[in-house]
Amino acid sequence: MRFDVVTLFPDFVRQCAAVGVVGRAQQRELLQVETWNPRDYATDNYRTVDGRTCGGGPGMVMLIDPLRAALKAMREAAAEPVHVIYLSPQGARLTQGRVEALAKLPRIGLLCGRYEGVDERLLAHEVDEELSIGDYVLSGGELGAAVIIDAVGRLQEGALNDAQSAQQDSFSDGLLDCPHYAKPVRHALGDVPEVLLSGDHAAIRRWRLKQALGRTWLRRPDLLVQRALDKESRALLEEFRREYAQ
Ligand SMILES: CC(C)(C)c1cccc(C(=O)NCC2(NC(=O)c3cccc4nocc34)CCCC2)c1
Repeated sequence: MRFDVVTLFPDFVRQCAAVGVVGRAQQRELLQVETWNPRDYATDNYRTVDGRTCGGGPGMVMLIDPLRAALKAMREAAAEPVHVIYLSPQGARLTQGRVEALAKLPRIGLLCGRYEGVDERLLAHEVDEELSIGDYVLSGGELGAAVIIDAVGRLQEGALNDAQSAQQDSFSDGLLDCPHYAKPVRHALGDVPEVLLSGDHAAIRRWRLKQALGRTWLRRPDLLVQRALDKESRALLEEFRREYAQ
């Protein structure tokens, strides 16, 4: 997988991709993150990348030509076709399902807006998809790009070790996570639940599933709606709800 990020802040994006699972995947050449700064493609003496918004009013808009030149250089830098995503509040909300689909592509271009955004004509001609990481005001699209690089990058074959893959599987079965504990077993803040110390792996699996189901029901019932529950899960959730109601 190759990510090409068009951004006015390349260092920020590179730093995000340099640490942890994604950083290691880059070192092992399981994925590549390249950055393209529109300012390097601005042709005037002041390296202008923004312009006053037409129609008046506050704020600036990213100009077409520096972005277009950066995108052209990006497309020419590698053979595979690029799926270009504009990170935007107007985009479809990013989901794990979309992440898993994106992880199958050979190349992804990530266009990051700044100021008030990007000239609409550039978006109409150069962008395949708009995605949003959430409903809040941000200063730029770079955090969205970093989210996609992390979520998609960690799914690349070989990026995760067996333990991490197992964890990823449990995370992405669509439920919230069960509670986690480490040593010490006894602590002023409370004790680790006995079942986790029992060595009874079937009981531990059931307890974790029940906790994940119960917490999802309590905190994110919307996630439960999307997920068909098998017989065991329905029974465990019922048990949780009975205990919770008492
Ligand atoms: C969502 C809502 C609060 C209603 C709203 C309405 C109008 C504008 C903005 C806003 O934040 N505009 C500023 C910019 N925002 C983002 O790029 C951005 C924001 C959010 C999620 C994202 N996912 O990717 C990129 C994202 C756009 C140009 C520079 C940054 C936010």
